[in-house]
Amino acid sequence: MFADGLLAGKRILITGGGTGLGAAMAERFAGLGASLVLCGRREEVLRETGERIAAATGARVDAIRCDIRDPADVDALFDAAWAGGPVDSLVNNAGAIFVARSEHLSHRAFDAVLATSLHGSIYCTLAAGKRWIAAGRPGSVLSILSTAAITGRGFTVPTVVSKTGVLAMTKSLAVEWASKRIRLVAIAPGTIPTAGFMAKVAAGREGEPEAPGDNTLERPGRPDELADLATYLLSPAADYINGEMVVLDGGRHLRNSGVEDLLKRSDAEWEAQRARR
Ligand SMILES: CCCCCCCCCCC/C=C/C(=O)SCCNC(=O)CCNC(=O)[C@H](O)C(C)(C)COP(=O)(O)OP(=O)(O)OC[C@H]1O[C@@H](n2cnc3c(N)ncnc32)[C@H](O)[C@@H]1OP(=O)(O)O
Ligand SMILES: NC(=O)C1=CN([C@@H]2O[C@H](COP(=O)(O)OP(=O)(O)OC[C@H]3O[C@@H](n4cnc5c(N)ncnc54)[C@H](OP(=O)(O)O)[C@@H]3O)[C@@H](O)[C@H]2O)C=CC1
Repeated sequence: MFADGLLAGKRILITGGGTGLGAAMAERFAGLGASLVLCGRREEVLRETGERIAAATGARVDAIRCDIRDPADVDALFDAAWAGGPVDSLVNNAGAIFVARSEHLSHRAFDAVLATSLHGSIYCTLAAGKRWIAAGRPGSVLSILSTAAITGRGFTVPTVVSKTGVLAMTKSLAVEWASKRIRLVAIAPGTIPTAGFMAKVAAGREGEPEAPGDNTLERPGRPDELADLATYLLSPAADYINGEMVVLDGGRHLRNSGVEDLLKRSDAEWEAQRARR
């Protein structure tokens, strides 16, 4: 679909690049010539993914353990990444979610999600932006958000607050940093049944990650479809797109936000969900 070598010479840092959508983007970018920096908390997972992608594509893949909730860890990540050559693009992909009744969330539960999905994304964006501006280099930031940033969604409030906050950051910095040649864009995926999604969102619904007919195309999305859109948004072909969030959800948010399914749950189903955590 894309020209060979479309991303040759680009160095792309992907948070949460060891699994799911992050790993799918990593594989696609590397196949198109990019070198990669993958980060996450689990070193073994990162190493396995990095080695698999390097062997399949010949790309340079640096796997660096980092907990993006910790600003000192994030600075160390960016220093280590830059030591291997300047990074051209950051993908804010790492995120966290609970499906729970909001009245059952403690302040620590709220903080646990915001720390990764909101604060971590902001720490990484600032770490990249400061380095690009100091070096006079252009850069781009792609954040993986959610259609809930448009619709809102009950029972996943900490994640929705985080994604909406990162969308606000995207629009704001797209304007503030445009003169520095730094571009910020986002993708709002609908349902893409990764292992993380199945464990955290659809546990107990393995055969049916969303209700039939939830989206106009009557099927969930695929990681490779997200990787294609991410490639386009980070490529020179998208140089005129700034501050925008592109929806990839088979038209789902035009029908419902996902909350309708959750509103139908019984007390017993909520208790079972709570017990599984
Ligand atoms: C089929 C159903 C259709 C529903 C349709 C809805 C559509 C949804 C669309 C979703 C879009 C987004 C999807 C995704 O994001 S998929 C990616 C998911 N991946 C991850 O979340 C991976 C990262 N996750 C984590 O790192 C951790 O799970 C997390 C940070 C979230 C928590 O880890 P941590 O170790 O920090 O947490 P603790 O166990 O220490 O707990 C901290 C406090 O949080 C409370 N807690 C934990 N789980 C729950 C829960 N399920 N419900 C309520 N509260 C919870 C825990 O009790 C701690 O609080 P206290 O100390 O006060 O007890
Ligand atoms: N799949 C879907 O349907 C949808 C996904 N999204 C978003 O897409 C993104 C990827 O999700 P998906 O691939 O499905 O799920 P995963 O659970 O596979 O992705 C989460 C990744 O983030 C990493 N991560 C989590 N916390 C941290 C942290 N504190 N520091 C560093 N890395 C961390 C995890 O690695 P480790 O545990 O090793 O740290 C993991 O690699 C998320 O932001 C999610 O909200 C949005 C809408 C729908």
